Amino acid sequence: MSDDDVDHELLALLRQSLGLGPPDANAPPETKVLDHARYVYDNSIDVALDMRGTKGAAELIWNQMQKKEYNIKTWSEHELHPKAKDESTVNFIFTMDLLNFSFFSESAPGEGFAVEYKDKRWTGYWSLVAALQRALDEGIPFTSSSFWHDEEECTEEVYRKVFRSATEEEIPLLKQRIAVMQEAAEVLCRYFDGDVLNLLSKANHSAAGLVNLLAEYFPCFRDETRFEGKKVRFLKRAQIFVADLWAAFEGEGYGQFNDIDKITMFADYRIPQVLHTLGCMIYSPILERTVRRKELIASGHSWELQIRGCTIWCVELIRCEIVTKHPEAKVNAILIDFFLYDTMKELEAAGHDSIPHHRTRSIWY
Ligand SMILES: Nc1nc2c(c(CN[C@H]3C=C[C@H](O)[C@@H]3O)cn2[C@@H]2O[C@H](COP(=O)(O)O)[C@@H](O)[C@H]2O)c(=O)[nH]1
Repeated sequence: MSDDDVDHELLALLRQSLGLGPPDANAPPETKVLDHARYVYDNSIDVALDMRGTKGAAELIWNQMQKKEYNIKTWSEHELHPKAKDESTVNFIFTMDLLNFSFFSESAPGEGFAVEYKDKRWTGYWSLVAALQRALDEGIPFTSSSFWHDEEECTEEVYRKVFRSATEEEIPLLKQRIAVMQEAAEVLCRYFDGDVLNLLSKANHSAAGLVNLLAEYFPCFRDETRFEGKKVRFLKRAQIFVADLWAAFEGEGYGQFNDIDKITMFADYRIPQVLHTLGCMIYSPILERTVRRKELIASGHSWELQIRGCTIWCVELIRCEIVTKHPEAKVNAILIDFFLYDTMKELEAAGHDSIPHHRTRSIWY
């Protein structure tokens, strides 16, 4: 009997003893990510949060967000992000967040995977966005799932052309990226008539519902594992897909969600780095040494899960601190997360990244 069965079993017994009926099938959907992050935080010994640092960071983040007028519109202002408020942008974001993982390179600076587009070399997350925009400019319908589903048309050569590098290094995990797209095309075709819009309408404007649908139907979005004997869900790419939709459509149309504040920050490898830099998060000496030496940490290792879970919980504490001190603040975990990612990239560009990001290679983030 799995851990979850025991949970359901115990829950049923408890409800019965309390004279409660079965759980309400119409209860609003929950992702459980924040509960699981709290569980990881409460059981972490190699990662800790500094309350003074977190309070200080909250004030700094709030002031900077106000100063830079950082809001939901900022997403579309990024030069590579799609601007059209229509289905093409839904398909773009779905394709992008299927592949939004693991861009870091171990090559020397300037020799890692990079995409040449609009007379610039793009790396990291932006290399993915640039590759997709370049493919569309070159007449390759790479954001259409019906194209990926036709493996005669969307051959390995097409993938290699779309992700061709401006350096000798190819995009990390190319084979896994192809497998993820073929899996997603098959799932969309089998359950959603090949159309991402059907996935959205099934979620009926619930952010948590859409996250749960992605985790239920698409194994490549099912970012969950076990920590200290309990199943924990981080669902990073499922959540950032919902968040990117919400931001791109400015909370309207395909981006309209009635429970968007249920989305947590996205447990990637950049936000832990900036939270450590801001003095919010602390690593044990041996973990800090591993991170500073840029040594690989296996996907699913306790250290990795502690970093991811504590990061989610830390951003929640920052969010709570901001809205408590500034009740008028229109911020949620998404905007704080987006802001922290962009800030980390600015710090990195200025050479102020005081600690490297952790190195875990996976399709989850
Ligand atoms: N938590 C979080 N993780 C994010 C992003 C983004 C980009 N979001 C854009 C949309 C709105 C924002 O304003 C950003 O402009 C990428 N990533 C993750 O980082 C890693 C890539 O890092 P690097 O190799 O250095 O580019 C990889 O795991 C990728 O999945 C974010 O926002 N939040």
